[in-house]
Amino acid sequence: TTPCDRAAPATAGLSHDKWEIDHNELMLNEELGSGQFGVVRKGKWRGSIEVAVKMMKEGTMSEDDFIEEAKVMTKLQHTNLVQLYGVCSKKRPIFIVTEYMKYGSLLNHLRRYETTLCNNRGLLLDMCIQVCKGMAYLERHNYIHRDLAARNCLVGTENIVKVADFGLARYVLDDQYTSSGGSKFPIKWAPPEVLNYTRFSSKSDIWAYGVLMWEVFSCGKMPYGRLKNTEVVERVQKGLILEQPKACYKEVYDVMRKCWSHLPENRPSFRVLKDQLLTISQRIL
Ligand SMILES: CNC(=O)Nc1cc(-c2cccc(-n3cnc4cc(C(C)(C)C)ccc4c3=O)c2C)cn(C)c1=O
Repeated sequence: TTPCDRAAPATAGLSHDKWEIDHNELMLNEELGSGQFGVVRKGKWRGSIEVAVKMMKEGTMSEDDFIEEAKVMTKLQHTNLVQLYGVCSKKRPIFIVTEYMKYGSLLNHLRRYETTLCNNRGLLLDMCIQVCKGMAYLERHNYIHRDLAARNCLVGTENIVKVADFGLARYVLDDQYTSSGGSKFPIKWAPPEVLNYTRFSSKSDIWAYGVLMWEVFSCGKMPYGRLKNTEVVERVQKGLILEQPKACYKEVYDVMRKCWSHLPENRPSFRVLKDQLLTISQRIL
């Protein structure tokens, strides 16, 4: 682990741009897992700030494009977004440094605490509302996630839920992930216009959000069970939608169905959705 107790020289912050993090200010600790870009490790920044560090595996990301975009991403700040602190881009592999979330992915959290969570519908609705708030912020900034799902949200202390890795899908080089025919393309979270024309928008994020709500109220079940991607594409094209999860309020399922309107323009915005969900939660909690 690189030492970080040495205070960074005073000029460090001045010489780099503010989204550039000096790797001497980072101490890397245990591995948290690996994702689309390779290994992610827990770490400490400037001696005290807990961080997660993605260590970009060679050839997994279009790095120069991402480094350019990082300047924009560091400006996206909201309590329900996993904060990008910056990048170490002066040498390879590049590091992406973000806020650390203690309890890992929302999907694993739902599966691990299924019994307690599945009987606490108020908490499930609160988790959905938190994701909706983060997504409404991105929508306001005309920022599209492109891979919203429970696996791409993270859980912190006091049941805080935050949206992670927004916008990163654009920099993935693996065409098994980027092309809609690829084995890693998130078919089960994609609306018709993405399946047919890969036309992403905040309204395609809304469709994915509906599936995320289904995941939350199903406590981490796989949408469409063991159906193959080709079978799901056929169903979605025919207008067949996911069934109501048993732990789900009727009014909440009605919201999900609106997110799955065939035409993007018939789907609500995150701003509207947030108010609807808050009204429902005030009525039932
Ligand atoms: C116990 N606590 C923790 O584990 N906390 C944390 C775990 C991870 C973590 C660990 C391993 C892999 C991934 N991961 C997963 N999916 C990804 C998907 C993509 C796209 C482009 C396909 C969307 C990109 C990167 C990743 C990625 O890095 C993450 C987010 C990140 N953060 C901030 C934590 O606080």
